[in-house]
Amino acid sequence: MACHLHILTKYVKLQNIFLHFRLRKKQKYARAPNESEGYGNDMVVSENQVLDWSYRLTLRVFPKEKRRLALWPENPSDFSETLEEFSTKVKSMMDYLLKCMARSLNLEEGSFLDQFGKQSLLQARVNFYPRCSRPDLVLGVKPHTDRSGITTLLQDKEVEGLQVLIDDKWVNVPTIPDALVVNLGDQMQIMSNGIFKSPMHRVVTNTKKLRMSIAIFNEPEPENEIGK
Ligand SMILES: O=C(O)CCC(=O)C(=O)O
Ligand SMILES: [Fe+2]
Repeated sequence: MACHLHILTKYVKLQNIFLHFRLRKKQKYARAPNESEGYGNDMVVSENQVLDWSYRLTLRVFPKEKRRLALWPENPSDFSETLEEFSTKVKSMMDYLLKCMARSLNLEEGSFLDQFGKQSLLQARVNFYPRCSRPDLVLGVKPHTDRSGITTLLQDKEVEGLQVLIDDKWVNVPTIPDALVVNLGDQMQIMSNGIFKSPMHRVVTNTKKLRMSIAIFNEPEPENEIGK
């Protein structure tokens, strides 16, 4: 594997970003109503929308020129450097996996990777799920599939919550310390002609402990035609 997993412990501190946040800071980095980047919760798109029980900090990391640095927290002071380093390592692991997946189908190694392109989008999302008094009524994230090509998740070390739909049943994804969960998104399903699936997943809430996770989404350059 291109990335030694034990180094991940270092990045768990990225999650502590929320502990450094004060209200004033949250406003400074707040997501504008019609934009996806910044700190906040769901974008409201309809009247009767049920909101997720979560706060997120969403930042585009690559292409580097597209970064909106005004939304990158200054505290902890090594936040930007750590996110950049983590994202770079995750991206190289993703590239390796994409090559392996192509080879597993007897395709040219670059068949998927080339469709992502050199300027593929890499977005980081730090998720924070507060405790919730009614987990029977409220979800941390509603059922969805990722629109990315490929996603990695650094889960909370202790608190479970992620579930994946297998044969119409929600199955818990266990927390494995120092491991990344790799998920495939819709664009990979399209590129592989449905051989690789983009699984339905959700996050449940709990009454006892807040949960944090860091998702890294990688998707092809927006102009690229995929699945040709
Ligand atoms: O927090 C998690 O474990 C999953 C989050 C997720 O599915 C997402 O951000 O798309
Ligand atoms: Fe997801």
